[in-house]
Amino acid sequence: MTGTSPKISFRGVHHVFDVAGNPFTALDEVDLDIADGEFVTVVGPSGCGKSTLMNVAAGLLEPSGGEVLVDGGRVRGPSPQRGVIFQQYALFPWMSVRENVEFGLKIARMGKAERRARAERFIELVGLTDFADALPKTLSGGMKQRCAIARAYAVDPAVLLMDEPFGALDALTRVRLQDSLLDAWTRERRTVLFITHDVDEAVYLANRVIVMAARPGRVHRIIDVDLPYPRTEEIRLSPEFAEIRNQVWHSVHHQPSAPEAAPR
Ligand SMILES: Nc1ncnc2c1ncn2[C@@H]1O[C@H](COP(=O)(O)OP(=O)(O)OP(=O)(O)O)[C@@H](O)[C@H]1O
Repeated sequence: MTGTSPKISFRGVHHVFDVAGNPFTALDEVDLDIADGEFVTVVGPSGCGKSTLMNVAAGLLEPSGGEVLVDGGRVRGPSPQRGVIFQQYALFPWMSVRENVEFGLKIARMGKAERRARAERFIELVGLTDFADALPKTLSGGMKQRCAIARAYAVDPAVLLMDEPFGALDALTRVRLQDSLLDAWTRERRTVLFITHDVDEAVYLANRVIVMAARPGRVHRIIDVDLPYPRTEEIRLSPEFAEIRNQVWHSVHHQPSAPEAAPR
């Protein structure tokens, strides 16, 4: 991290859900700074609060305590400044790829010609130029998610928040989408916070991996991925990658207080 102020800052973020009248601590005092242009992934056992963390950052959930700052401003609700991509594609089914990508620009009252040009640029960025006029129902899952990425990018958000965006895709498509996303990120640098269940995906994409622990949900360990970009198949198959993957795997699967690791 440099001396400049962080792009995203979680400060003492705490969240308690009411579960059948009982308090349940989903996030316990999360402190985390993410620098401008970083690609940070979050992994951890099921129920450790990854989506809760994302929802707080997106402004979809107000935390019980603490705050999230983006560019120094407190997150108080959803904003186009933060592009959010979920596992479900969330495209408008009656709109073409182009219209879906243009939608946020239309809301922002951008003129038609500029909107069209901008949409073209981001459709090209995700490799969907030949499908710009297609409806979502005619696209594969991977293509729908490319469209969602183009749509999020088009409104020029300060940060991209991605919650298991490739979770519904088959393994091969997933690997392709990882490369597309990294390619887009290299060409159009944004700060990315990306949640995944997949340890390989977490390491392949990130310059830092946040490993969370459950009960209560918290940051367990932060692992730097000291591998160069662009990430390639050679890197994916390298001993250096395997070593970092093993570290992350170990810290996800061997957490003393995680329910999975509890003595029987
Ligand atoms: N609206 C809610 N009301 C009550 N409890 C909730 C609510 N949302 C989440 N929880 C609980 O909070 C904890 C954290 O949930 P969260 O979805 O953030 O975890 P996660 O790490 O994203 O899980 P997964 O990997 O399984 O998607 C879980 O135990 C979950 O049951």
